[in-house]
Amino acid sequence: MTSPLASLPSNLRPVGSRHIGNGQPVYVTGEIGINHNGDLENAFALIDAAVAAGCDAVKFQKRTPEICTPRDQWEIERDTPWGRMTYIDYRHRVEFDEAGYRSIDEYCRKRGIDWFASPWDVESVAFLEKFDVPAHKVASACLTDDDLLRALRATGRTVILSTGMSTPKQIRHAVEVLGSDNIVLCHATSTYPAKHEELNLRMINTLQNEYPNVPVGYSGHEVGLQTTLAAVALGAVFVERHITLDRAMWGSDQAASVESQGLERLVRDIRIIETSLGDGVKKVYEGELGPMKKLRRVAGVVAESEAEAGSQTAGV
Ligand SMILES: C=C(OP(=O)(O)O)C(=O)O
Repeated sequence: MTSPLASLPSNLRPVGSRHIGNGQPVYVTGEIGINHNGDLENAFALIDAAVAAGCDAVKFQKRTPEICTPRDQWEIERDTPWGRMTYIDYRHRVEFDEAGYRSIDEYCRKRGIDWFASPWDVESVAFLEKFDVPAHKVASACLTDDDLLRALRATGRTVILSTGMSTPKQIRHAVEVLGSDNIVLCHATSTYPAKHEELNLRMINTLQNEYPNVPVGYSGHEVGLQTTLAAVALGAVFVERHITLDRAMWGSDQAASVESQGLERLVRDIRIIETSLGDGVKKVYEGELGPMKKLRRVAGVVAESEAEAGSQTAGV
């Protein structure tokens, strides 16, 4: 019998040695973002946590500070763990240079985990292309940046497009610019932390219906794990959560991030849920025959065909 999953649109997207899409294990990404606070040792510890939890990938954010920071904010001073500094200096402080990413690349290879990043400007796409990254991601904030989308499309790599803070029209336009053949769509609500009543997880199904040939995933910024697990139960084939060494650490994303123990629980439960979802075809399991014999008084109709019978035994 052919699997009913075979009748679903073929929507696999290559990511390294894996694929994202129907019938594949959920691709779980630990979003390091800038939670490393510019410190490679923190980045390595976060990679270790993602490996220990069983994540498929870790992700970073890559910005060219002079392009991504509005000019009128460059000189504004702020207190940071490294003392008082201008905003533009701070933006540099939390970026890794090429040598930094070489170390990350090497470390991830050694630990056997994929890494990729969200480039926040066109220059950063060229920067990331120096590495053999398995994919690129578009942060929700960048969904309307057509130049960035065109540069990403030109790489020919799988592009994961996050849709927080965006209207259906903006999403349709972004999909047109990127092309639907090589993208994964990601439902997201761009508040940190996001309120449960604003997660709108049924958008996963709305996106699945509107883009049947595109894998749909979920990028979560909520507190807790249940809602991300619900996203998987609704069919998300890609999951991303921010990860942190300590939610109390300095940095804007830390509080809405998951610590190592939570990450382990999250990946464990995602694997249980994806196995439990099954294929949607009713069958009587071998193990049900004993209880059936004991508990059922009326035999009922006999299956008419082998296909209908599934694993039922003759005479049941
Ligand atoms: C902010 C990002 O993504 P999202 O919009 O999915 O949170 C990102 O990838 O940098």
